[in-house]
Amino acid sequence: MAAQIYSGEKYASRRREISANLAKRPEFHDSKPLPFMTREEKILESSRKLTLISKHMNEIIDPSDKRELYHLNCEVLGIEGNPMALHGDMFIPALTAQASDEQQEKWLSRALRREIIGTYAQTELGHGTNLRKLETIATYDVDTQEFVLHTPQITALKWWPGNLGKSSNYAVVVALMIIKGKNYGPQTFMVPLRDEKTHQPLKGITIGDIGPKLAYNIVDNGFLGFDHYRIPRTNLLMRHTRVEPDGTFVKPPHAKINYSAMVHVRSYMITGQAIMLAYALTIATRYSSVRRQGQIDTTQPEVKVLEYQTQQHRLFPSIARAYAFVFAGAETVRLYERVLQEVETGNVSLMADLHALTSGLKSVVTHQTAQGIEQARMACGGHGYSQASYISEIFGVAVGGCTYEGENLVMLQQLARYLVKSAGLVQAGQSSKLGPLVAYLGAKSDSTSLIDRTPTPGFAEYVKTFQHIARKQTLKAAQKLFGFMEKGDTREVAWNKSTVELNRASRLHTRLYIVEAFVRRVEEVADPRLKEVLTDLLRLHVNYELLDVAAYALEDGFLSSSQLDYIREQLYFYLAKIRPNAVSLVDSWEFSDRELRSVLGRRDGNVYENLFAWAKASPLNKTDVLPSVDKYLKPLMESARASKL
Ligand SMILES: CC/C=C\C/C=C\C/C=C\C/C=C\C/C=C\C/C=C\CCC(=O)SCCNC(=O)CCNC(=O)[C@H](O)C(C)(C)COP(=O)(O)OP(=O)(O)OC[C@H]1O[C@@H](n2cnc3c(N)ncnc32)[C@H](O)[C@@H]1OP(=O)(O)O
Ligand SMILES: Cc1cc2nc3c(=O)[nH]c(=O)nc-3n(C[C@H](O)[C@H](O)[C@H](O)COP(=O)(O)OP(=O)(O)OC[C@H]3O[C@@H](n4cnc5c(N)ncnc54)[C@H](O)[C@@H]3O)c2cc1C
Repeated sequence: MAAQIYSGEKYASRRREISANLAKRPEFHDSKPLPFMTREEKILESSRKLTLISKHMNEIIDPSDKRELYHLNCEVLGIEGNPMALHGDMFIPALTAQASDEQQEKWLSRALRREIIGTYAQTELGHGTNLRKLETIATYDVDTQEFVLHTPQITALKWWPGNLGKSSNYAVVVALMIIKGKNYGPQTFMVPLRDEKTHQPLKGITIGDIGPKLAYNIVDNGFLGFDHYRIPRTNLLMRHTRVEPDGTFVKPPHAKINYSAMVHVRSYMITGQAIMLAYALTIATRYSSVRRQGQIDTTQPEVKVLEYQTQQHRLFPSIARAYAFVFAGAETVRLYERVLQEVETGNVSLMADLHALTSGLKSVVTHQTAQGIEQARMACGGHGYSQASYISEIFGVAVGGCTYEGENLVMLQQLARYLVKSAGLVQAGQSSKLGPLVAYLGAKSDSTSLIDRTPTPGFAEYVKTFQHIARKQTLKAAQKLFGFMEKGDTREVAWNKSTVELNRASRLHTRLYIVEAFVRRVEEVADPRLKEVLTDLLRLHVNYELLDVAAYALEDGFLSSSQLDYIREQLYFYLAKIRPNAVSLVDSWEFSDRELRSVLGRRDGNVYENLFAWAKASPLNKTDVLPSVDKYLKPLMESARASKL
């Protein structure tokens, strides 16, 4: 099963080898539980481990394999980030996709060798979503052939970029490019921020950390201001866009090619989110098979809480989602790599499809992941609320994905633009022009679903029902938009009046895609035992998801209430059928205890003694009487007692 999850036996077994190798190297392990460390201690500890990784990486992994490096990082550094997180996630991808060969020679090779540390500085105090209104300006000075970077007001301060505050000495900075008074929109520049020897900020640069956040606190998200700060013309990233010495602007082959670092993260983060969801479910499912409370049969001993149907309903549909997300994530990465290669040859035709797909997936997957993790925390009762479970940290890190790389409701609108165009083609009788991701929009619907109307309903009937729902909502929402425009609203105003419905269409389209990705993968499985278990999980998934969106199919009679009852019964049937495999389904992700960092999620199930040991190790328990008691509580009680006398 691990080979299914990790798209092949080769990487699944490499993960095992890497984990086994690390188990023998105590210097790579956390020196104490992360929840007991201050933010400063965590950053120091993470930097220590990062240095070890840099030194010994070649003995443990093939550093050219992104997935091996990712696994090494998960084991050693964990999810709370590290001082070079953005260096790998965005700085290197930005240089790879946007720097010319000459620029790559100069900077990318140094970045890969870790001679310099970089980040991606785009978001500002006043603007994150609306990139066209960023306020940092890069004005071209023809005389000196330099760009002058400037922060004209407080809202123009870069704000949020990861590792900008304290760790990075370079950044790919996004600024509005002005040449001879003309605004050429957001462009990307390579900018030195700190002296390479002293690490002191360079003259003209104001820089620092933005303070603690909900989670992800090992990362020093930062602020950055420029005071008429000069960089050479050749620091504009010039793989696709160019500015000649005389200020002539040479257009890229696609207007949004500079957004590639964002598309990179959106493509990879689907897998990252699936893994975080699986972390939380591993912890909650294992704990639920250790925790005994209450009875189902009063003549029998207390049961494991995993026997309760409510607990199964809380956890198993999310287990199915984690599988669905990891399968969809693998497809997304493949498409991303293909588009990256095609763009190199000047073919930008798939950029819009990739952008639409990743915008939708990023939004739906992060939202459902956060919901699933929160349910996993509640499934652990009181102990879920303790940081010993580590689920609160996983939640905090994962939920950040709803905001970064484009706020979810904004990114759903990006997919909606694509869907509306496609709906326009359908309306114009040009369905043959629809791309493969939206071809279903042009198909004719059956009048009713055949779920429960055939002897053994296959997945095709479910897929058709999801297609019907997504098609109906897309065409309806587009019609609403067109209707407002026909009545005289501008497109923008009409769009704003239709966005809730448009975003619903985007979600339904994306949920259909996720179901289809799951079906595609299960169809490929050859081993009959694996196929049976994955088919059960997929059946749980389609019934659960369909029930969740059934209102759309009930309102036009595509599904009847008796079919809905059938879907419910199927759901309960598969909850019970999956129960014996539940622990194996989470164990199949093969997370080591080191990687999970959870007392509740331990593989050996020895939860209670380890919770007690963990509590005893709390810094508060170093002394029996705290200074706060000596200084305040004792005098308070003493004066209360004295006044009674
Ligand atoms: C195999 C697995 C191995 C290992 C790895 C596994 C997992 C882990 C890996 C990865 C990392 C995971 C986590 C990372 C951790 C931490 C966080 C790190 C970083 C966070 C960083 C950031 O947040 S960076 C800042 C991000 N900011 C944003 O996302 C801003 C959002 N805003 C925008 O993107 C844009 O402003 C916009 C798209 C909303 C609007 O842009 P604009 O105004 O310019 O455009 P229009 O709306 O007018 O649209 C015009 C047309 O352009 C099309 N368009 C827009 N963008 C694109 C694009 N990128 N590509 C193609 N086309 C695009 C748009 O669709 C319009 O087209 P039309 O045809 O409709 O006109
Ligand atoms: C953990 C974390 C890490 C980050 N790392 C980086 C980084 O490394 N580099 C970097 O540059 N940035 C980074 N960011 C910033 C991040 O990318 C932005 O915060 C994000 O893109 C959202 O933009 P915003 O903050 O401007 O939200 P806003 O746009 O202000 O969103 C506020 C609300 O307005 C709504 N809204 C905004 N525009 C529209 C619209 N057109 N239609 C309808 N509703 C709208 C949103 O849906 C939301 O409800 C990070 C953020 C976080 C949380």
